[in-house]
Amino acid sequence: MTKSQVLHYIKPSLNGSITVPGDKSISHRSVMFGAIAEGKTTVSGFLLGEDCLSTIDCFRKLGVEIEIDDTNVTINSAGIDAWEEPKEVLYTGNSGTTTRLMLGILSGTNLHTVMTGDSSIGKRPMRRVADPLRLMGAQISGRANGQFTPLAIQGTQLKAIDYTMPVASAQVKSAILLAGLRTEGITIVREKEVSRDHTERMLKQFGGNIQVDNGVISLAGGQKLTGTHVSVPGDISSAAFFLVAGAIVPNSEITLHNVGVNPTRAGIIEVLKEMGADLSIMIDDENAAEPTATLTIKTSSLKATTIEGDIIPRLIDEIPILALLATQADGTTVIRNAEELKVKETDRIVAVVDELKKLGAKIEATDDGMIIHGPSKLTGSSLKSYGDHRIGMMGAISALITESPVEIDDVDCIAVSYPTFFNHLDSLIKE
Ligand SMILES: O=C(O)C1=C[C@@H](OP(=O)(O)O)[C@@H](O)[C@H](O)C1
Ligand SMILES: C=C(OP(=O)(O)O)C(=O)O
Repeated sequence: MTKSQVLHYIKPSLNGSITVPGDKSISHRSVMFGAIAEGKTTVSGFLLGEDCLSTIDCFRKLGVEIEIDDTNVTINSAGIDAWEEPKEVLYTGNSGTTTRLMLGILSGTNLHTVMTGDSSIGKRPMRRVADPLRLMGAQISGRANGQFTPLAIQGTQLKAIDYTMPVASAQVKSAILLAGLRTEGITIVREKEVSRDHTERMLKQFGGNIQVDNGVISLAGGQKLTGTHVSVPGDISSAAFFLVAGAIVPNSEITLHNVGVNPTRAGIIEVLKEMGADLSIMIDDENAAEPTATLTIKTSSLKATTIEGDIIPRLIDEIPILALLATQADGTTVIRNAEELKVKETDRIVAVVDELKKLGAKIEATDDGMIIHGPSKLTGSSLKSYGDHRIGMMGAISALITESPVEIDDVDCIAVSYPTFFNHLDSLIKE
């Protein structure tokens, strides 16, 4: 049974400060690299979201020793060649990142593995990863010729490829690069649009070599990685919900500490500024492996914008909450080139448009995005989350600006990326 929730706030304002939990993308990678590397890896600020716990669970089944102490995680590994062939199926839950990156990692081991996830994962395309990996020699089978889970992988010796990315996807790029570590040649990935570069940055932290030059990423196989310390910054994709809440709820001022502002992730900051949001940014340490900042947002008078082109991969997960923001902005906001939204946890174009329409928003779906006419006064309704954490959180934030209650059918899914979401929301609300 999933839990529904009725949210009703009477003329709330949001005030105070929070530290959002660790970045999901970086938390996954810290465990993956810690397991591949030899020696001890310590991680601080790890996200205890269900997706990242799925990653830990998979590596434990491969015989890697992993301890969790609050948000500190310790990984002890004798390296990728010491992993054991798992007796059980590796369960990746709701996590596309786990499934796709693991596919790249497992292809170059000497193990036979089977991976599966939940019903949402069972619908998400895997050929985008399996196809380039097969060019490297990977032996992958699955439903619809490897398009859908369950996937079986017979690990083998891989060869390097030179691959031009057909979609802007950090998961595809990362799977190829991680497989590239198990080849004898130079693997090259060419990106037309820059996607998040956490894999490239973290590889260097573990003592690896990788060159990035104008969208061309090159990596030599056979590199030895050594355990290290990883400090995970707060997740800007989680911060996004409170950045938008602070901007649209009257009389609000919210400070968010330790937010990761890696430029390949921080597209939302550019959009907020473009829309006229009252946002201040204090960078902590620009030279950190992953830069962080303190962000302060105040209630803002907003104008519409167009979100398109190469900024899309840098804010793809923030589009649901940006759509809610656009309902409160003056004018017509157009979001285009965002067809990737259709293959996330759910079809996020359909989900966002249908749910915001129920609240009275003037929004229409297009083939590759949506058009939103604002500002409009939203009224409470019964919403669906589609089991998608980001749609659930969008619904919860909408309740802050509706006079009547908002009911959301399933809020449990929010724990996928932000288990403390409602604690943080409650701590900021002053009614
Ligand atoms: O590499 C990653 O950690 C992620 C990449 C993005 O997916 P795509 O690679 O499918 O764009 C993003 O939507 C996802 O939440 C996390
Ligand atoms: C798309 C997402 O994650 P994943 O692809 O890892 O399931 C997300 O967190 O919004």
